[in-house]
Amino acid sequence: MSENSSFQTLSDVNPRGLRVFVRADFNVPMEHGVITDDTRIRAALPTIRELVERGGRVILASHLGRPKGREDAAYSLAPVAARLADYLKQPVVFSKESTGPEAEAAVNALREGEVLLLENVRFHAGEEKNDPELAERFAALADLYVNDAFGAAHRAHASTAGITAHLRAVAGRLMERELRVMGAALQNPERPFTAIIGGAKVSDKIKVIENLLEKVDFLLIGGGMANTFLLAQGYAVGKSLVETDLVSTARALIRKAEGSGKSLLLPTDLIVATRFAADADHRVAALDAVREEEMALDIGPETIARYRAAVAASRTVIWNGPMGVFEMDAFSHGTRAIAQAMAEVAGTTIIGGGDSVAAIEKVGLAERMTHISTGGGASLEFLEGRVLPGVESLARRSS
Ligand SMILES: Nc1ncnc2c1ncn2[C@@H]1O[C@H](COP(=O)(O)OP(=O)(O)O)[C@@H](O)[C@H]1O
Ligand SMILES: O=C(OP(=O)(O)O)[C@H](O)COP(=O)(O)O
Repeated sequence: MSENSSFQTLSDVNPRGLRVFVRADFNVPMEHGVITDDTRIRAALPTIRELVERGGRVILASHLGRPKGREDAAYSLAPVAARLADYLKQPVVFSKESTGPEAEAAVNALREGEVLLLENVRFHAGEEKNDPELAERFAALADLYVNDAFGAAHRAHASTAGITAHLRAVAGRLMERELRVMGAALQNPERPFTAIIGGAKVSDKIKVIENLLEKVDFLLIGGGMANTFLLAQGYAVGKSLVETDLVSTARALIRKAEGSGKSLLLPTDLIVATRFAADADHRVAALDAVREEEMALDIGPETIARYRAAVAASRTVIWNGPMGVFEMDAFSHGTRAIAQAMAEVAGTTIIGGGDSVAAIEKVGLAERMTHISTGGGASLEFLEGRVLPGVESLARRSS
């Protein structure tokens, strides 16, 4: 097993009476101070509820946005405290400071089962620099550290990594689940194992493709990134989004797949339009029939049928990145079809964060997936096969 699977969890500790510093990822979208999607808050509730029930004195910490190391009211976590209190059905004290006397006083006032939320840790310039002195000040507030911030686990920051130099560090339930479900899929998948990779650019996901190609039985490529592969196969793709500097890389990946007996599936037809617009005229085009003035904005019906068949035959499926410009209805069919096919899989289905989560929610099939990651960048780095700094610094299980 890899390092990722040998960490300690809440099950390894007795939090009763302890001051427990819980690093969560409450980096939720907000408009004018109103939370527009609280998925990440809900995802952290199991850990918080468990610590409350087991008598911990719960100190919650998170970043919100990128306030550049300065206090900025627009990035205050105060609205998150209110939302947490609604869900937990108990008060959540909010401390306007995340270190120093005010934070210490708030922590000292906490009794067993009570909850405190600290202000945005990125109001300190030292947070993103993983400043040891700031890490020590966070650690001074607590007796135990719980990392439940999978979405920020790819960051080596003071509250996600540095703090573990001073406190025993275990994974929260969300972190544990993210690592267990995705780790099991990567290390010991039920086969056939299929990965579907889409989205805008090959450059963002080249390492993911390389790593997954070693592990999967089928790798399905869609979205804008497929165009670079089609170019590598010698097709003209008109005005489609392409990364010409990656054509040779794409060609090498196609060859690698051929040589290793893996099935790398690429589109065999496309939905093309002459404008990048929701109301653009569009048509189905074979690969050799894309005109100079056209751009590919979705996979075509034949491709959908082939991809659906591959997914239907699979026992483990990981998906990252839409198959087309799913935000526009006319170009959302490929993405919808993949979501539908995944919903019907009798096995493990994992959505690897980012836009694919928005896509799966848009089609109302989120409940039908085994796991939807709360991390975009973090899940990508995990799928690249990297050990995330926030995971690396967790206490090792001895057995
Ligand atoms: N054929 C295409 N041409 C241009 N953009 C595309 C195409 N297919 C998908 N996209 C866009 O890619 C974006 C998502 O890409 P990306 O950020 O890489 O995915 P994720 O967030 O899931 O990792 C979406 O906004 C989508 O509209
Ligand atoms: O929202 C996040 O990343 P994501 O959009 O890649 O999932 C995390 O909270 C990390 O935030 P950051 O990219 O500002 O470090």
